[in-house]
Amino acid sequence: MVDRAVAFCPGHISGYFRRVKGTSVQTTGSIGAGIVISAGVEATVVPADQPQVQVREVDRAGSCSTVLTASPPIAYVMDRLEVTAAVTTVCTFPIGAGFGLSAAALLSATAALNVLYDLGLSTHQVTALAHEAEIVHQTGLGDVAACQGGGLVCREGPGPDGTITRLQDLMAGSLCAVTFGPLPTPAVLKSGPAMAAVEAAFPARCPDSLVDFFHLSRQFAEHSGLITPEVRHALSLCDRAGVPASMTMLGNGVFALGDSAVEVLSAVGEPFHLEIASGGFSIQEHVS
Ligand SMILES: Nc1ncnc2c1ncn2[C@@H]1O[C@H](COP(=O)(O)OP(=O)(O)O)[C@@H](O)[C@H]1O
Ligand SMILES: CC(C)(COP(=O)(O)O)[C@@H](O)C(=O)O
Repeated sequence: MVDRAVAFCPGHISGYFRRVKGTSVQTTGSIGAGIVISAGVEATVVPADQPQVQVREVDRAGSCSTVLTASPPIAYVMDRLEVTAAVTTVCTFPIGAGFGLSAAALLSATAALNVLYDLGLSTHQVTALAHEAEIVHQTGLGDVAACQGGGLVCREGPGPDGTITRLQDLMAGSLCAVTFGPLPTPAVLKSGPAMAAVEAAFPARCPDSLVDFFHLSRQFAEHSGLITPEVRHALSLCDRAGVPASMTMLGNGVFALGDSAVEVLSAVGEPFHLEIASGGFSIQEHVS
């Protein structure tokens, strides 16, 4: 019997996406491209008589605060697994800002629950359940599939079994992002007009480099109708400085590439330094 299990999953910044409705949850999701980032979610699970979730964010000063005391997608996973546990998730990036933290929370929590109760789920089954929870709650479409591994990810088919190509060992230089506040993913995914504009803006190819990814993502953002005034201003500053930049999907924020990106975005916020993750979710420890 394991007394505690801990798992980690990286986050994901989606550059462009298009929803795909399949004949099942596992063939429903999105296609598109994004970068898996090393900042994500650590989930710690311990046995409990009732399902409980504490969602914690660690700010730049290192202080940890509870930002949510419930997470319907994680509660859904416990219900589907027919287990009860006290789940605590910790992240260092803000939730709802387009860093794919809902998916990261689901993958890390599901992987940890699997170990805690020795459920014998395969990695594929853990991923499938996390993806199901995202689709059912409309908290994301393709992040779970992306976070099965690291790198610059292009998803050409929906769901965890869709065709995925990853560019690794990218000479990334420095990557950073600023956020101007949350953009509730479910609200956008539930909007017919928004999703029609997203579909029309979708660039139907994979990027062949990081710079190409920024180019395709920016084209998508410009045609998606999703750019907010704060994002527009930040993108204009980046354009003037010759810094490749685009909008974090779905978040009210900007991510940018290059050594001068931090300086440029510092004019509009406090940039988060981004590292491209080399791998996907993993078990950190389990204590018997
Ligand atoms: N770190 C987390 N831990 C637990 N649940 C989370 C976490 N992040 C998101 N969620 C769940 O997913 C829902 C939607 O989050 P979302 O806006 O998609 O965040 P993001 O854009 O970072 O993926 C939240 O209301 C919450 O229920
Ligand atoms: C862009 C989005 C639909 C949502 O991403 P997030 O807001 O980070 O959950 C993503 O899941 C994708 O399919 O690309």
